[in-house]
Amino acid sequence: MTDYLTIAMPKGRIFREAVHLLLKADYQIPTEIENSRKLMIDVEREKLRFILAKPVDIPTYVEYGVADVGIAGKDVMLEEEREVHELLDLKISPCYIAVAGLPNTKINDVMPKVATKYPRLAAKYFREQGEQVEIIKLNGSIELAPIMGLAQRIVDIVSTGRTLKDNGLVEYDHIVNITSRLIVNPVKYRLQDNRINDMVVRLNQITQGV
Ligand SMILES: Nc1ncnc2c1ncn2[C@@H]1O[C@H](COP(=O)(O)OP(=O)(O)OP(=O)(O)O)[C@@H](O)[C@H]1O
Ligand SMILES: O=P(O)(O)OC[C@H]1O[C@H](OP(=O)(O)OP(=O)(O)O)[C@H](O)[C@@H]1O
Repeated sequence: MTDYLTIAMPKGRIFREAVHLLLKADYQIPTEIENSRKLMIDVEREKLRFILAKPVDIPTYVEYGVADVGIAGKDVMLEEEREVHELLDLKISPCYIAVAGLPNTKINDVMPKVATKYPRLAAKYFREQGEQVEIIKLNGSIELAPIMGLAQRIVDIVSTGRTLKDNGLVEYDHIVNITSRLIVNPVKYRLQDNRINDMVVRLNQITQGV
């Protein structure tokens, strides 16, 4: 089974775009893969093994080497700080991370609260701003926090801006642009696997044209 190249794919919003990218790069992948509930799928004719995991866990599978390569959002890479090597910006699933909150609210507290799914990234940002904050880790519906008075600010993903708008929040700062990346286990990268190099070349051709 060692002749299979294992690729860790994030379930959810990145998955469909990632599959389309691989199809455009001429990988012969059955389209049923998009609707399957299987978590490990072998595509025999390409000698590719897909493992489907939560987006936040992709760098973990790659760091431990159980997956050779993976596709992960830059947000996850910045938050998880795993020992993986970034090969390519796939330019899919674009969004950005911003600081937001209720309009016209100045932070006066000695230790304002910031709610986020990205505690490390948020802590680093406020440290660099020279601001002391208390980080509150949430796992979703981050925009609720300022409305409910749980936090004065949030650090979260913005894509269309609709969630902020519909919840009466405004952006205070744009922290970093996000797209999905092709990542590789550093040891496997040093071994110069031709299949990985081939994947980079093929995907690069497609992303250059995007
Ligand atoms: N509007 C968006 N909201 C969240 N993530 C987005 C958005 N647009 C692009 N992304 C990218 O998609 C990834 C998250 O995908 P998804 O929303 O499926 O996962 P998740 O909500 O973290 O997962 P789960 O709900 O399974 O815990 C992010 O890491 C980011 O790189
Ligand atoms: O700018 P927009 O296009 O509105 O997208 C941004 C929203 O999408 C994400 O939430 P998600 O849908 O992943 O739900 P969650 O609250 O469970 O994290 C993110 O956390 C924002 O809330």
